[in-house]
Amino acid sequence: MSTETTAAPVEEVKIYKGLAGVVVDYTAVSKVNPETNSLLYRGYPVQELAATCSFEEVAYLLWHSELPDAAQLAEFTAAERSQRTLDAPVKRVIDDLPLTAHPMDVVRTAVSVIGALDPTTADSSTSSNLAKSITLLAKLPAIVSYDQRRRRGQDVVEPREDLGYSANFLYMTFGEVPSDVVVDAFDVSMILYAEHSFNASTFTTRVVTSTLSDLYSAVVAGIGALKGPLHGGANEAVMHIFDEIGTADKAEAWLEQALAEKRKIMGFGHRVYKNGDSRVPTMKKALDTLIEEYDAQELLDLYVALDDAMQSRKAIQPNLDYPSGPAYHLIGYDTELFTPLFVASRITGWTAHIMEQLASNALIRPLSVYNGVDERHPAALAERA
Ligand SMILES: CC(=O)SCCNC(=O)CCNC(=O)[C@H](O)C(C)(C)COP(=O)(O)OP(=O)(O)OC[C@H]1O[C@@H](n2cnc3c(N)ncnc32)[C@H](O)[C@@H]1OP(=O)(O)O
Ligand SMILES: O=C([O-])CC(=O)C(=O)O
Repeated sequence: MSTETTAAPVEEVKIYKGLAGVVVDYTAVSKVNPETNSLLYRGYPVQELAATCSFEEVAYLLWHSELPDAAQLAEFTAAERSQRTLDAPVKRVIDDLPLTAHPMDVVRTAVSVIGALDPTTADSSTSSNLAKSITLLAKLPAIVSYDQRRRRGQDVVEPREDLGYSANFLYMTFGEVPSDVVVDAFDVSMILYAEHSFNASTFTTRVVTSTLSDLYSAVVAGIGALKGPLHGGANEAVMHIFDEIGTADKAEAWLEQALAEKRKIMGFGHRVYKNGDSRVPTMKKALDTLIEEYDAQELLDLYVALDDAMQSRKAIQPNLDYPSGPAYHLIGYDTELFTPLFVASRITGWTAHIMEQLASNALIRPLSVYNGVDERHPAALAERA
């Protein structure tokens, strides 16, 4: 049998590789504006939210379109605080996973188990999806801290209902409540990571939702998309780069070599922002408070040296993952836990988009141009060479 094949003629169609520049839908959740270098959540500038609100208030805003009043916030935080523990089957599944599993795989698996255990999984009403969103908001810190502690051979720390979201998250991870400076910097990072329109992981959750699948399935898929180093995995990759470079004086030579090897420099560049990421100045300020708190001038020197070298060599600006990676390192997280922290925050944006997609759904199914072999016909097995 001849294995000779001919390529089918390729139609002259404009291909939008990576969907770059393609507008696929409306969203009222957030506005990313590269021209003004701004980011609005439901109309509010994210910098102002970071300066004025807690992460819980921002979660409420993303889900309900308005900031809560005092009574609404009290009801919301009571619901979140009452669900901060993990059920035994979820803990058992995590316990069975090897420590060689990446923490993002652990988070993805744990969310999948929570979905499989929830008798309301198939109920996609807004009220049920809101309830599931609060459950995941409450339980993700428990998953992340459980995994961080088991990797260090430490016992589980049970949650404290008297603490706010970020203070409790850090308490469950490290067994003590850190200073206000640390809690505030962590809370700011949660607010900044919460939402960013049609990024790859959010779009993934919308694709899954568009088939009328359930919220947990969409979130599990979103976690998979976030894990990659071109997206959320970059905060972890930044720290690996810092470890590789070592000290500030080596940054320039390291960058020269990395660019010669055609490596992507993690924590720099963005699909939408080409003149800088709107969130970086706020996160850099939070990082500066941590540098002072932990007396970590050397880390700051390295941060500045790589950024300076990148600006003079490529003029590509840092993205949010660049200051967040070192911030989480200073707070005390192991590097592999950084992207799970992003998940704990982005659950708010993902679920807001899942609910928005459902409210005005159309199956997401783009087209492609076939460029494989021309039409042919199968030979019987015995006749194939
Ligand atoms: C929270 C977030 O998810 S933010 C993004 C986190 N991801 C990273 O930090 C990973 C590193 N950055 C990148 O890989 C890219 O900048 C992306 C994937 C984020 C955006 O990519 P795109 O919009 O597709 O930009 P694109 O790849 O077209 O870049 C344009 C040019 O800049 C270069 N470039 C972009 N980012 C980088 C980088 N970080 N390091 C080196 N070169 C870069 C590209 O190689 C390309 O050069 P070329 O024209 O000579 O081929
Ligand atoms: O918008 C993007 O493509 C990536 C990003 O910054 C985010 O998801 O926060």
